[in-house]
Amino acid sequence: IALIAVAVTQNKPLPKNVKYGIVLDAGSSHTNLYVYEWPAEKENNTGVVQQVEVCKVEGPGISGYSHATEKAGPSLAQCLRQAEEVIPSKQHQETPIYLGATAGMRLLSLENKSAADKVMSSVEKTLCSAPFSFQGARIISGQEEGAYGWITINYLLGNFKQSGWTKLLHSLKSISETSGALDLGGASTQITFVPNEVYSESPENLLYFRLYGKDYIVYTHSFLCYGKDQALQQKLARDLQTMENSSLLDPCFHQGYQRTINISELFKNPCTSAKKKQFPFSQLYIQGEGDYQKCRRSIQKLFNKTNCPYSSCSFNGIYLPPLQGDFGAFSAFYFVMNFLNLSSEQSPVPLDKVASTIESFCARPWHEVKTAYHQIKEKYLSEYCFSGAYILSLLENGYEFTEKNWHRIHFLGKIGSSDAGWTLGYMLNLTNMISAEDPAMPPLSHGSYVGLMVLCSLVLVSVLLFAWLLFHKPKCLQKGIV
Ligand SMILES: Nc1ccn([C@@H]2O[C@H](COP(=O)(O)OP(=O)(O)OP(=O)(O)O)[C@@H](O)[C@H]2O)c(=O)n1
Ligand SMILES: [Ca+2]
Repeated sequence: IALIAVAVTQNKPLPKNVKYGIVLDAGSSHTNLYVYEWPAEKENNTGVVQQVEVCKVEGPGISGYSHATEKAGPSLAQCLRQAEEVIPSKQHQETPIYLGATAGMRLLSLENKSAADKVMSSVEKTLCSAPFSFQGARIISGQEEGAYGWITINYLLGNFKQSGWTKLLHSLKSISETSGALDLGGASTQITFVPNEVYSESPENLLYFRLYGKDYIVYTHSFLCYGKDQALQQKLARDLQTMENSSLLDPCFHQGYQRTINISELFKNPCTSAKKKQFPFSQLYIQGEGDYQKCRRSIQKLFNKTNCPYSSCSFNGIYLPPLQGDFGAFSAFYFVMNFLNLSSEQSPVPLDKVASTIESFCARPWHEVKTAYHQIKEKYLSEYCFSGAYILSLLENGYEFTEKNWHRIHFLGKIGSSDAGWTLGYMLNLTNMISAEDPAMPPLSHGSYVGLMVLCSLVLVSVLLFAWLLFHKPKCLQKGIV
């Protein structure tokens, strides 16, 4: 009775002391606001922060406001109000809020620095006037984007968690247990992983971390202009070079699909400006052809594999060490593969099947695709054929994944309740929630310790009882008495 009474009072849930944090991911195609929460007492443990809300900002990404910079900030207002509703009002003031802008703003800074500065001031003004604790709005580098994406997925997958017995096991095996990260955005793409050996050929691609008592040497590279929207722009700019009239038969769009593009707009962008020249027409008329093989050949030209100043390269003379371990592939890698039903973890699809699925999707006429998926936005739907082909080109030709290691890529949208992306890693770092050292923890959890003690006590009592029975047989049990 005493034990039960103690157990009940001991395990009565304590009042939840929760902290919140907000990060805005200002991407090239759109902005997302994430609200995270974690138990205040455990904030330095790994795997305790989780996403409780995501809000998609209406309209384009903030870099899309270069012609009306003062509207960039107000576009975030609706999502900020949503965050105010999720977080209890008495905690608003202590809740940190961060904004990180990625490749869209990197490109705008290159194209028009003053417009980029005005956009950033506009968002800063709006965030400062929100009731939260504003911690900064900045354009993050491609390296940071890669690194924080890697931290996020490994934190969520529990790969940094090393307590008690697992730690001993890991130190015996001394293997790299982290997962690589592949991020495909609209304007840039990142690859980040722990290579097998330390290759110091290209120090600018290496990052050094000490997380929870372990050192990591991480390779990362961000390819600006190789996000899926910019890759399409690059392809169109190339196609234009050899055109005699203004209409283009494009194998990467479905048969029957048509799109018109303004040529001067296309070449304004730093990803295509090198290919700018005079054309006798101002509009480009695209007609879909739906030919996957031809599309792959045309995309392949975006990856320059001819010169490599290192022992091995991905493309465009960029160093890439041999691929190592598993990879989590998220954002557009996931959106596209999930749409094509190629992201299943239960029944992973081999590379040849992936290619044949995309090939037959591309071959479907546009009117049929549109009717079959009428609920999906036309902008997304019309580009899944191109995107599927581009993803395979990037992974196969760019990074040289093969049939053999294809199964090591896991397409993931969420891990638990949190989206895979750079934002969580960014917040963990800026709020100092990742400690460099392993928190001193006893090898057993409290529950296991109590369980073990109870078991030991029972064994001890049984042994004593047994011994007592053996050596002090009560008279009634002794032979002959009965
Ligand atoms: N269900 C969805 C959602 C998005 N997209 C597309 O996926 C691309 C990348 O989206 P995202 O990862 O959100 O890119 P951004 O973060 O906006 O871009 P970046 O990281 O390069 O700044 C965009 O072209 C978008 O149109 C898609 O095809 N299907
Ligand atoms: Ca992104």
